[in-house]
Formats: sequence, C-alpha cells, structure tokens
Amino acid sequence: MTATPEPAPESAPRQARPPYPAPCPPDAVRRVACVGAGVIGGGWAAHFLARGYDVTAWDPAPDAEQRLRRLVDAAWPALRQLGLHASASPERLTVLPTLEEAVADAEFVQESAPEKLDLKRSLLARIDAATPAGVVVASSTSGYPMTDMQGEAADPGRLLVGHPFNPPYLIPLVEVVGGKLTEPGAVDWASRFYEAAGKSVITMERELPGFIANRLQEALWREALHMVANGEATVQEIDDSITEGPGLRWAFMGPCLTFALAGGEGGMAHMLDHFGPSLKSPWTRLEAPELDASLRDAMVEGCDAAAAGRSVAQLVAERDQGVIDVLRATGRLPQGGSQRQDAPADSPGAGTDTGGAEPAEGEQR
Ligand SMILES: NC(=O)C1=CN([C@@H]2O[C@H](COP(=O)(O)OP(=O)(O)OC[C@H]3O[C@@H](n4cnc5c(N)ncnc54)[C@H](O)[C@@H]3O)[C@@H](O)[C@H]2O)C=CC1
Ligand SMILES: C[N+](C)(C)CC(=O)CC(=O)[O-]
Repeated sequence: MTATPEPAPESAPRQARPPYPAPCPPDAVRRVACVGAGVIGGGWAAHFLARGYDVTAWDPAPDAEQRLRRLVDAAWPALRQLGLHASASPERLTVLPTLEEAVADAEFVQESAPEKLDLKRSLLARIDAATPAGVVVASSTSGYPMTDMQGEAADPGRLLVGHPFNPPYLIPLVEVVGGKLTEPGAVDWASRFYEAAGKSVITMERELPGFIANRLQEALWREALHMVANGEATVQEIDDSITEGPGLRWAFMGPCLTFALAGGEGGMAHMLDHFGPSLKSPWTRLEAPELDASLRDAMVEGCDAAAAGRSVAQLVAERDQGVIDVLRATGRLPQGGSQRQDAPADSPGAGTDTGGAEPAEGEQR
C-alpha cells in the first residue's frame, strides 16, 4: 500500500514583477542597519562587516554594544578563514543610541529583535517610520508570517522576512518571503541583495508557517523532545545519532536525494514502494510533547553533560571551525576564501582579500 498523495495546492504562475523603487540597486548597497544585536543581529553584523559594508546597530540593552563587539571579535578569526572583503573591518561598525539614528542612512535594514509577535509588529512600524523611503526592511523571525507582523506599518510593502541560520556569518542559507502586503518587487530586491552579500537564497512564493528549513528542523526536534521526555534516548545519543549518521550526508545532499539512493538502482520509486507503507508506522508522534519543567530540566542537564565542561565561547569556536571545515571539504570554500570574484573589489558583498589576515594553513591569498 502506498500513501495517497494529497492534492497539491493551486499555484499561480509566476508573474513578471515590476522593479522595486529602492534608493539603490541591491548590489550597490553600502550601509546596512541591524536592529537588535543579540545572537542573530550580532551574527548578521559580523557577516555584513566581513563583506565590507558599513554597519550601524541599535539594541536597547544597556550592555548591547559590549556584547556585540565581543561577538564580532569572536567571529573574526572564522571570517578571516572565509576571506574578508578588502574593505572589511570591525571599525566599520557604529552602535547608535537610538533606533532612529541607526536606520537614518541605511540602505537595507535587518531586524533581529526577540521573537514576540506584538514586539515585532510595533518595532517594524517604528523602523518603517524612521527608515528612508523605499529602503527594504527584513525581519529575522524564525517563524512568524510577515502578514501577521506588517499591519501597523505605514509602508508595509517594503517589509519582508529574511530568515537566517545561526551563525548568519557562516551558514549561507537565508529564506526570503513577503507577506500579503509586501511588494513582490521588494522580495526580488531583497533576494538579489542577499545574493550580492554572499548568501544562499531561497525565495519563497508563498508564506508557510516556519518557512521551509524550520519546518524540517522542528519535525526532528519534536521527536528528539519526545524521546528525552519518555526516557527513550539521552541528549548525547540523539546528537550522536545525527553527527555520526544522517548529518554527515545532509551537509552536501538533502534528505530527498539521500533517500532516493536508499532505493538502489530503483531510486525514489523503489524507495517509496518499499518503505512508503512504513510512513504509517508509529515512528512519529506528530503532536509536540508538553514542554514541562521536567523535560526542560532533562534537556538542559543533557546539554550540560554533552558540553563536557566546554564554555559557550569554546563551543562557538568549535562550531565555527567545524562549519568552515565542512564548507571546505564539500567544495563550497575554494582555497583562498569563498567569496565571489565577479564584483569589483570595492563593491561590498564581494570579498577577494583576506584583509591583511594571515592565511590559514594550506590557503592561498
Ligand atoms: N537564535 C537563533 O538560532 C535564531 C534566531 N532567529 C530569530 O532572530 C531574532 C533574534 O533572536 P536572537 O538573536 O536569538 O535573540 P537574542 O535574545 O539573542 O537577541 C535579541 C536582542 O534584541 C534586543 N531587543 C530587545 N528588545 C528589543 C527591541 N524592542 N528592539 C530591538 N531590539 C530589542 C535584546 O536586547 C537582544 O540583544 C528572533 O526573531 C529569532 O526568532 C532566526 C534564526 C536563528
Ligand atoms: C531555534 N530556531 C528556531 C531559532 C532556529 C532557527 O530559526 C534557524 C537555525 O539557526 O537553525
């Protein structure tokens, strides 16, 4: 028995979109504003600085500037290995005391404030009011549809989602999607901007809760939480099962093509005929488990044990080096850096220089 496929939702043919009247073309942007400068806002700032942009930032926390500069400094060794833009420098970062000052001259704005719907709605309206006309504003939200966030803004047409992956300065993917009130041309403009800034872009034609990658991640995460909640697996076993197993394949071949190979010469057709019926076996519990105090504690204690005494800073450095090694091993980081060689050296986004850094062993300038 094979699973009956659900009818595909009707999809409108892609329309030719009118160009978006931004103040400058996506590949001519020089000044980016980061609103919210925690893990992700700081990671974005590090990415844009490494690509030679001027970055202004605002974050209401009293220690925000210190934290942000610490994050950028910690990321810089990894960014050096990727290859810095000729103009890249942490000194191009300016932290300003108000949101209004931070966005006043921006040619692109990336919002990375806490994941709270009301906060995002009012903050995006405030950013919209203070940002020069036509400048595109992206939210890093992990799952809110822009339709739910853009309603209070005077110009919702320029607001869209640019969902990154942690850390944004190393993981290439950004998912770009507009809301009901977003100008389609603004979505195209943002996708082209992120590409010029060295990101790998998936431009989504319609809003999906959780976008694409987070829906996939959350399915895995839900099952991990079930197994811990039921005492079926430890945090360490769950992590090892991915890093020693499917994770090795996923760095260069996605889950669909990987499973097509599970069908041998018969490919995906044989794979589905053979294993399709097991989709109905009780491997998945579908509903999320209750995130009660005991599950929370079990996850926290399991992660402390897995960290085995390593500090967050040590784990970040280990993770960064690991991602760089994987990018290099899978041919996505050519010797001497990963940056595009097709843009002029003074154009932000393109990186052709290691910025005076010593090249890593085996690397060429
Ligand atoms: N942490 C992650 O792995 C990822 C997070 N995201 C998204 O990025 C956004 C930020 O998340 P994180 O950086 O993880 O959170 P975080 O807690 O590390 O940073 C949030 C920052 O926003 C600041 N903030 C508080 N109120 C603010 C306001 N009204 N306006 C501007 N800034 C304000 C805080 O002081 C803090 O520095 C969220 O939307 C989240 O869903 C997206 C991808 C991955
Ligand atoms: C945990 N998270 C949902 C905030 C993660 C993301 O949104 C993307 C990522 O970095 O995995």
